[in-house]
Amino acid sequence: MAHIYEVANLVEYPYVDGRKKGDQVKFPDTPVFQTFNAPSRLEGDIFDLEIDGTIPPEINGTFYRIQPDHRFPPLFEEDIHFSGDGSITAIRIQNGHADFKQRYVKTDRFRAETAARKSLFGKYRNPYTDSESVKGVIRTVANTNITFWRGMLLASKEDGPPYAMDPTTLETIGRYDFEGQVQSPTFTAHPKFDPDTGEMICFAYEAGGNGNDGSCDIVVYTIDANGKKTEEAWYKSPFCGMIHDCGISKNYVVLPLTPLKCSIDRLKKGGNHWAWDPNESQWYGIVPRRGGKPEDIVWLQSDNGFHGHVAGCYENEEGQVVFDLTVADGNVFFFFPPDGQDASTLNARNRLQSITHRWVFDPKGKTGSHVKPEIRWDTSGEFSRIDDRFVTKKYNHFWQARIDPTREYDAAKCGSPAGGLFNCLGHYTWDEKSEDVLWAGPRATFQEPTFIPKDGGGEGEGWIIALVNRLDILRNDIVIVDAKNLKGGPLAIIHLPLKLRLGLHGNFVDQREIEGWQRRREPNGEVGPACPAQKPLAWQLNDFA
Ligand SMILES: C=Cc1ccc(O)c(OC)c1
Ligand SMILES: [Fe+2]
Repeated sequence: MAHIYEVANLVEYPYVDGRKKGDQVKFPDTPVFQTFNAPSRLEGDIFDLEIDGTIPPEINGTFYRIQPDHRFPPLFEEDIHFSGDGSITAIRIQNGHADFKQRYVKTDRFRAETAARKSLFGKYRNPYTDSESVKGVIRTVANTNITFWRGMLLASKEDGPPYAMDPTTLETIGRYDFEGQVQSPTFTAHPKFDPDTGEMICFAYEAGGNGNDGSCDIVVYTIDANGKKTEEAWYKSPFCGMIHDCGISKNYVVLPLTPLKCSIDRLKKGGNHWAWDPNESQWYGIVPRRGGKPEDIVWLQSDNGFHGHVAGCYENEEGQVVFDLTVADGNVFFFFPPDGQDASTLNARNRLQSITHRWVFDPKGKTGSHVKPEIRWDTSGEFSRIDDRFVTKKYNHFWQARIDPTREYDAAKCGSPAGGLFNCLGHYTWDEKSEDVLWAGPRATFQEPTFIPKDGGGEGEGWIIALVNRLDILRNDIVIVDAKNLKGGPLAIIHLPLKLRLGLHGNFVDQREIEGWQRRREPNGEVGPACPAQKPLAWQLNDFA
């Protein structure tokens, strides 16, 4: 007797020569859409999640995190995880309880594809691969970070503008252009918030044209605590490469330029947006935070490397800029190989060393000079985070998802570790050079750690919250750990009765912040409701009017 799943043999594979054929909702048989990273596509709510241990009763707020989660099967069989539609998870924590809410970011792309009930946009940052029906539609999936700004959540991805969402309902308000003040076609997924001034410092690269055409223009903005743009400065980069994260000190912004290069010719041929250049330097652009002019940018270079995320950035007593981030010794984005080469594998990527580098830059240095790191610390990890009250300041503590290949791993039950072998959380201090590590066990990995500060506490006093991927049973848990004592183990494990997807970044927002802004944003409140962008971006008008 045949069993029911043999019917699968009757269904034609939905991709021919790598392209989607027909309208059937059926995802490709590629690792991007399999096992732990199988599409979830869930929007929903769960009241009062199951918990082991005790959530510290002082925690009252919401942990927001974002994941790429393809709404529809992609147009191209080899599509990558980074093209998945942005989906926000909110874990509301109060009085030792936790509630779950998840919603997609309703981008212009999401709305167009929903109307068509299928994918209309093609390859990562290549508009030449899109359906004719969506030319001129903003193509970002807003899937990389979810930050809180003046009473709204901003879902952002570096290839397009941010989208504003309601922090309580997760309803999408719409594309956000800071009441018309920010008109760049792109916007970073890593805006930084100055804890002393309340300013947002943000930037955009590939910002000269439509955002996906290889321009070398960079813009750096400051928005003050009242929402007013106070700085806008334009610069040029030595080539169109990826600038994913940034650092801010009291007086400078540091922009790490990674040697992944865009080529308009390759885009026109339907190829990848990025190609890794193993012969190119890693670069650091340093600009003043105030009054920047195009000629003020200082570009320093070092040996080839791939930038991970920034831990801290501050000025030392000599006025030099201390800048800490992970740098890997090869192409982390194995799906964007050098021109003329085939994509490599996740296994190759898992062999890269990802070391925390401390750079000490002269912000008045000569453009083009070669620099060497002051410290290389083999923390073997990624997703560095700090106590955000210490952004711009000398800090001591940082946390990462750590890769420890010497620990037991149950490959028989888990297969290849989806997303990378982040099997530990690490807590490090610069002053003591201490390492405090928590292992997830042989069948689990972590997603990015987020710091929850304790009221009135000193640096690093508080908790780390992070998703756990249970690779054997295809479920996610959420752990809460004492930030200064990871090896003491979880204080609480929150159990989700489902599997999410591999996510990117998250942030915790205190409930007093959320409610204070909710009052200000009421129709008769002192600020009023968040207002979505009122007019199209310049490239939409110029190219498609
Ligand atoms: C982790 C970095 C990164 C860089 C560019 C992206 O588009 C992205 O999408 C999720 C992630
Ligand atoms: Fe990031």
